[in-house]
Amino acid sequence: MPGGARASGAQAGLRRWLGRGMDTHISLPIFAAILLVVIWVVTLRTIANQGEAAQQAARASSRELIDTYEAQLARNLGSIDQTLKVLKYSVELNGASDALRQLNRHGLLPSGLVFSVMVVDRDGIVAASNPAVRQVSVADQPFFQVHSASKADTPYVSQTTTDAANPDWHMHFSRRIGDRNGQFAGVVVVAVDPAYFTSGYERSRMGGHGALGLFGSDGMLRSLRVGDTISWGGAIPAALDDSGQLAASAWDGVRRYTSMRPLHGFALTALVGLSETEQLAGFEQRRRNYLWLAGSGSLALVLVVALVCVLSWQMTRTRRRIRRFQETYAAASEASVDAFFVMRSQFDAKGTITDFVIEATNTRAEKMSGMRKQELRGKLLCEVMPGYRANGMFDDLVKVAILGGVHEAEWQSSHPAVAQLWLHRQVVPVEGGVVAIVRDITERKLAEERIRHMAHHDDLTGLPNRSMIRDRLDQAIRQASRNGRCVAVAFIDLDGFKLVNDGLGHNAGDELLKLVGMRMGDCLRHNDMLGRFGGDEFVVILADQPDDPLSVTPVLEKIRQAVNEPILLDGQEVQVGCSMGVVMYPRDGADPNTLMMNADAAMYRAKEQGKNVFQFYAREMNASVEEKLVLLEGLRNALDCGQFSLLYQPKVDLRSGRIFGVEALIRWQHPEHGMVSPARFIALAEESGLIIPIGDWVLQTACLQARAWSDAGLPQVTMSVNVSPRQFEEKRLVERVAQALSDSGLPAHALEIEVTEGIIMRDLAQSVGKMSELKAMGVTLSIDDFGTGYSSLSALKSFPISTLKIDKSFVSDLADSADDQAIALAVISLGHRLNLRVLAEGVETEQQRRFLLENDCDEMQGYLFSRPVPAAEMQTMLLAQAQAQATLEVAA
Ligand SMILES: Nc1nc2c(ncn2[C@@H]2O[C@H](COP(=O)(O)O[C@H]3[C@@H](O)[C@H](n4cnc5c(=O)[nH]c(N)nc54)O[C@@H]3COP(=O)(O)O)[C@@H](O)[C@H]2O)c(=O)[nH]1
Repeated sequence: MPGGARASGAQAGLRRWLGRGMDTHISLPIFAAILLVVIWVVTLRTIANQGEAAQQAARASSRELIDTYEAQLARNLGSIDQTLKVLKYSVELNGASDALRQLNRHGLLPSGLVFSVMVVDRDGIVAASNPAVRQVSVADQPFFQVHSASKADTPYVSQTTTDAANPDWHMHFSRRIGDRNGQFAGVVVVAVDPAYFTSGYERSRMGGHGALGLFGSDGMLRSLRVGDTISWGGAIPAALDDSGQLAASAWDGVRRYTSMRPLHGFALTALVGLSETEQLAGFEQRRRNYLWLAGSGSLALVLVVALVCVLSWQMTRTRRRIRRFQETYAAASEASVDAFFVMRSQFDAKGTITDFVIEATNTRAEKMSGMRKQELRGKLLCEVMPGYRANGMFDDLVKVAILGGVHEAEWQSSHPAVAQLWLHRQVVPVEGGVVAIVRDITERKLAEERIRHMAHHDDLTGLPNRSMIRDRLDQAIRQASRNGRCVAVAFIDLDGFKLVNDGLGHNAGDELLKLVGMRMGDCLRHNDMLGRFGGDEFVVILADQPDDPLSVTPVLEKIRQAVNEPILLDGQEVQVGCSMGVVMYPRDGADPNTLMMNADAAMYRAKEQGKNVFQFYAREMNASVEEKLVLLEGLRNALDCGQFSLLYQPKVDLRSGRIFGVEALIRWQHPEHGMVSPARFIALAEESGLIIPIGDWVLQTACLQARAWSDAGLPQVTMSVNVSPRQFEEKRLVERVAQALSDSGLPAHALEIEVTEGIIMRDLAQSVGKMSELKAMGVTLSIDDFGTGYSSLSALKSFPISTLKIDKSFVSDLADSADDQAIALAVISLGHRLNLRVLAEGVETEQQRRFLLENDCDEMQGYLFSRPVPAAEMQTMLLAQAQAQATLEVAA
């Protein structure tokens, strides 16, 4: 494939591919996939952001709460420590027993509902308490042991515990009491309910699983509130900062945003934990919402896209199918020899079709309209074909557009682009208009015209033929009958045509017929008619004549003279005549058949009268025609009925006078008409085809006879048999000759076939071929009637013949006619130059014989020596000759 073609192919492929990409069912899923990615990226990103924000908020909340909780604890612990300090001061100042009373009196003791206070002496015995308790020993309590063992003046915070002095769970906050010397004097203790430290738990902020707690530097929980549950004890393993980190709480494993903050002045740390689940519940809800929205949106998108894709795919398929149909239709219509006009009806306000607008056409339509497709499109039909209303086409189109159906018509175009062309239109309805398919049928019309012409005219001369002659005669008769006039009909047969045709060949014969036809035609008036009836027969119809046969004689004479004019054919001047039989309507017949039959009979009479004349019809003429028919009928049975016989005419050597051969001549013994001459029936047999079986019979009989003479001990003579044109042209002639020879046992060299020049010249190549075949068999050939035909001398050289027979017409006047003498001499000389023997026919007189002998003619045949005689007589002659010969030889 060339590079350019490949590139344009690739471009077309790319265009097709891009075009496909534009299809909704392909582009939409791509777009939808992108949209889905965007939706999910945005959704997940939003979720991630919101999750992060929610976590940060939770962490911030946790930090905020630890701040608040620290402040609260600072206040609570400050108040407790203050109480401890006041109590310590008071005990150190007033003694253990009065200290509480004094403080209580001054309202400096906290409510016993919140705190219980206790003063423990140096022995660990509760010296005073509020509310009052039994004097029990708390020496085993850690706070006592810590303070009694250390001089540090720092507050001590115990585990959450119960003891004998206070069975409720509580925490001990304690300080050391010193005496004036600083020695250990006891301990002041504030016991606090652990719930006190988590009372700031706000459910609204901390949820049901938020944690608020306090634990010591020993890692042990002093108080922990989770929802409504308060607990203590247990260790806090991880030490976290106050940033609200997410960690699993040690006491219940729940993940919380946890913040821890050590408290100033006490070995305590505050703890705030916000449940991750609760803190992120809002976000989780939103996350689910987002996911649901994105999921359901995606699903809806996928479903919608799938639905649209299916519809689009179906529409694309439909569109493609339509496009393919349109392309196929366009390609087909482009390739079509027909022009297509797709037209839309145009209506007026009343809904009547006023015209048609051309919407689409093909290339052929361009040629037919002389306008380009672009110009045609949108044009009103009346603009393209101004005459289409006048010629009825508009009405036809309207009828189809309104009523449907198919309209077809043929018309001869007057449009300038296709003027004179014959067109065929087929109009079919379509939605909103019509489609007209227009075809150029000029060729068909011309062919039809040609066929019509051929059916009524003679191919060779172009003249009306037999059927048209009859039609025209019929017309002329009807017209004459109406007008009270006459019609003259001349049946014309050329004289001498056969000679030209046989001698110069068919082409020359055809040329002659054409020339003669033209000459005759030139003699006629406009309303007369000349036709060729067949062969060399012509018919002239002279219409509208008066009832006087003499009125037509001038034109008939003119025709005769025109035909008689010499004609130059193939460089040879020939001359033909014509015999005319003339009839007049109505006197010689009332119908074409009768008139033609009578004209034919008159023509035959003209022939009999010596040819080249015209003969008006007379009733008695029909007798000869009837006679011919009777003769033909008899000829059909003659062979079967054994009515044929052969006569034999001797052929004599001019110099020795010896019979060297005989010519077989047929005779017909008719049961009613007596002996019928071959001159009368051979042509009839030839015409009817009966010559083939008759000729076969002659060949067989002659060969048998020759063989019989030979068998009878007579010297061998050559048997000459005439072969007619039809016989010679018959395919199996050579076979038939061979058959006759083999049937009779006659040697081939004893048989001679006589053919005329005319026969050979009909088809020279085939004739020479056939003659060569016969010669190859050993059969000799002679040319009969030499001099009457038109053998070309160069052709004569190629004939495989042995003898030329000078026609008897040149012999009969040999004594008186210098012309005939010249011809005879020329033939003799020619024959000799071609190494042929020359035989003169029809020698009747001694003068003729002498002339021929003196001029070196070789052989003769004629009444002078013998008429044709029956076989027995011929046998006697041959026997006599043989005996005379024998006598001579004995004498010698
Ligand atoms: N195809 C066939 N044609 C045949 C056959 N037999 C005869 N013919 C042809 O018929 C034509 C008339 O023949 P016919 O009447 O027999 O006349 C022949 C002779 O009788 C006649 N002739 C012979 N000598 C003379 C004479 O001195 N004067 C004179 N006026 N006539 C004479 O000539 C005829 C022979 O002519 P040709 O054949 O040219 O030698 C005739 O054309 C025959 O050929 C047949 O069997 N088949």
